[in-house]
This record gives sequence, structure tokens and C-alpha cells, in this order.
Amino acid sequence: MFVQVAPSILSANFAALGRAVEELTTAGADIIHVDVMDGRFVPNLTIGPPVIAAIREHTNLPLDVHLMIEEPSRYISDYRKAGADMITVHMEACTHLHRTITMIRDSGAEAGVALNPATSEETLKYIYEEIDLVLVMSVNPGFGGQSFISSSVRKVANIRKLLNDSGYRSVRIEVDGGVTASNAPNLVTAGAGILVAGSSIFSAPTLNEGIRSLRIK
Ligand SMILES: O=C(CO)[C@@H](O)[C@H](O)COP(=O)(O)O
Ligand SMILES: [Co+2]
Repeated sequence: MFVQVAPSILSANFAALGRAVEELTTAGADIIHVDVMDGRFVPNLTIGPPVIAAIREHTNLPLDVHLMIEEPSRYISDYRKAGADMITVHMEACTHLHRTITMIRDSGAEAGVALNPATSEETLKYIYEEIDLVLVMSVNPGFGGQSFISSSVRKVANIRKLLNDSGYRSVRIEVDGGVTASNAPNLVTAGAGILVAGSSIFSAPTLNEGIRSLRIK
């Protein structure tokens, strides 16, 4: 079954992000996942547009920018200008979600909506038409290296069914957090099309082996 693998650079050496992105590209990544944290929406701080613009120079792969920030609508154009191809905002961080995802699409990027583990898939009902992907958080956002929350597999299957039944088969489901070679097959069978992984890829003997271990034959 076809799945795209999106390594998260949260697990890379931040002193050498350009090289990490080049190595992931050579190792067979499909997409580069970039975690943006503001220390408010999540209890951790990472990087912003200048760093994304710098890594943009080191790969031609799509940059998938996962915004774990309050009021993301204030920064959409900054992230797009920095080189983001896909911009995902959290349902829980957006009072005016419809407006924010419209801004993302108008900027020319693909629009994604992320759901925290405790947020129901039912909340997506009125925005199927406006989005390109749903990001299912399979850990509580904020940190790499956490354990996978197993109910996420059921959530992916529910979302796939809701999307297919409503005529939105082309909306992809991305899963992020604790993804490993042991849970990847179940996630793909449930309907995930993109798997994000940080620690499982960076702790593998090689980046290529880590990426390949998540692809389902
Ligand atoms: O968004 C996040 C964490 O909030 C993720 O993208 C993590 O970076 C994934 O890391 P692992 O759980 O695979 O180590
Ligand atoms: Co992420």
C-alpha cells in the first residue's frame, strides 16, 4: 500500500539542520516535516520562518510545516514566504478555523488541520471541502520521542470513512507522534497516507533503513 514518509527534523541535530535535510532527501524521504512550537500552545519552543527559509535551500522536497502555535493566522504568509508547501494548523488553536485554512490555500500552500488526541473527528465536518489533509496527532503535541496512543488507529479509520462517505477521497490523512515500524502497517491499513516520524527514523542504524521500515510492502 502506498504511503509517504515525512521525517520530522525535531529529532535532527539543530546545529546542522541543512545537512540533516540533505541527508534525509538522499535517504528517500518524500516530505520534510517541520515542527513549529511557540511555548504557549505547547510547552516547548522550536524554530520560525528564518530557519525554515534557511533549510529551504537544502532540499527540493515539500516542506510540511506543522504549526503548534496560538493565532496561526497571523503568520501564514511568513511561513509561506519562507518556503512552506504544506501548512497545518491546530483545530484547538483556531477560533476562526475556516478563515485560517482559506488563508493557507489562498497563499498557494496545501492546507492541513491537526487534531489533538482528545479532539473528536466530528469537528472536521464543515471544513472537508477546504482542506488538503488531516493531521492526526498520535501523541500530545510538544515533544518528540513519546509513546504512540493506540486509539489513534481507530480515529484514522473513522476519519477515512467520514471523508470517503462525504466524497472527499483525495483529502489525505497524516499521522504524527510515536510512529514506528510496528504501528505503521495498522495506520496505513486504517487509511493513513503520510507517516511522520522523528525518533524512529533518527534512531535507526541509517536514515534510509528508518524511512524504509515505515513503508508498507
Ligand atoms: O509534532 C510533533 C510533536 O509535537 C512531532 O512531529 C514529533 O516530532 C514526532 O516525533 P516522534 O514522536 O516521531 O519522535
Ligand atoms: Co509534527
